[in-house]
Amino acid sequence: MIEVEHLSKIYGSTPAITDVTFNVEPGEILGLLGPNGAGKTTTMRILAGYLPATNGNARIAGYDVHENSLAVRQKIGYLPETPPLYPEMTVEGFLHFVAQIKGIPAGDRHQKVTAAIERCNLQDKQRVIIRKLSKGYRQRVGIAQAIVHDPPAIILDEPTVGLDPRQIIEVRNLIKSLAGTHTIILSTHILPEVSMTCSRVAIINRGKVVATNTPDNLMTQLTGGSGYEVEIEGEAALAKQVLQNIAGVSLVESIPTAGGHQAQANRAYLRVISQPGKEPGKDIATTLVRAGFGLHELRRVNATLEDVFLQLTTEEKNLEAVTQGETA
Ligand SMILES: Nc1ncnc2c1ncn2[C@@H]1O[C@H](COP(=O)(O)OP(=O)(O)OP(=O)(O)O)[C@@H](O)[C@H]1O
Repeated sequence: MIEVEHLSKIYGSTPAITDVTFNVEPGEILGLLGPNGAGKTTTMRILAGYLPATNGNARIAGYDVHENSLAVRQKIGYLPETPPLYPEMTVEGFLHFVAQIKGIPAGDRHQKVTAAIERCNLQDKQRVIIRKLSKGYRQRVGIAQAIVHDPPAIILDEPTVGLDPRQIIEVRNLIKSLAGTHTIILSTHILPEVSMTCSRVAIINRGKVVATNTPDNLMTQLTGGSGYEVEIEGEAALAKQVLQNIAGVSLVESIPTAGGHQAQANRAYLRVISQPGKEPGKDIATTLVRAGFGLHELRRVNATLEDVFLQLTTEEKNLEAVTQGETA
């Protein structure tokens, strides 16, 4: 449904995205996950037909986003980072206006607006002026304006940013309810968002897609699904240096405590992520003891998506290995 091939965008001399390639299958929710400045908004604006790419191409429902941008706009609903709302209009009035500019015939508008209001659970607010709505409700109006013409594809730029925890859950549930009948791309820099909402994730860092897979497969593919938690007596920074040099170790990071125990003075707690298929547990124990650290605990733990993300976005050396293992 959404095909992105070798897309690049250069602003002046700054490359914002480089050779971005991914696909989104019909009915899927793909999360575009990356830190600030990674190139998520740039990618989404190109897909929405608001920004020309410097190189590469993208198609939505078979239409090239650049050559057929009008047809593409009929096929997508787009929610930019700041929803384009008219604060002095009522919810209903605004959605009628959007339906009109999106070319919905007058006879169909009422039905389409009512359907979008119901879908986004805005029935109680339809006659309220947008200015008076909470941020969570405004975001729902933003999503309602994106789906009012019932497009097959929806592009949502950071849809839960700035919402409180309850509003985040509501908006996530709304997005999930749209999957299946719609193909969705959402961008986020929040990790739990992708595991909770998305069926697949494309991790983007410094303008490049460094991995694409399901959240579960990414963890298995990149970490072998395993890591270790270590509790030692000694300097965390020194222990990190020692551990980082062990064959089969890909990432070492400090953690507040291990195994849910109370953190103790003079102790350091570390998480060690192994390379796919490697089990460096024995070497971790021997190396730490030989280096004079008091080893209190070494436990195998399952890696989290956060580990994968850190691994991908903090360590240049891992990018090569990951791209080779990429399945998309
Ligand atoms: N109009 C512009 N002119 C010049 N550089 C830009 C422009 N827009 C974005 N950039 C740069 O391109 C890179 C990617 O920006 P982009 O907004 O796409 O990232 P993002 O992942 O959406 O980040 P955020 O989550 O902070 O919005 C950044 O380095 C940014 O500074």
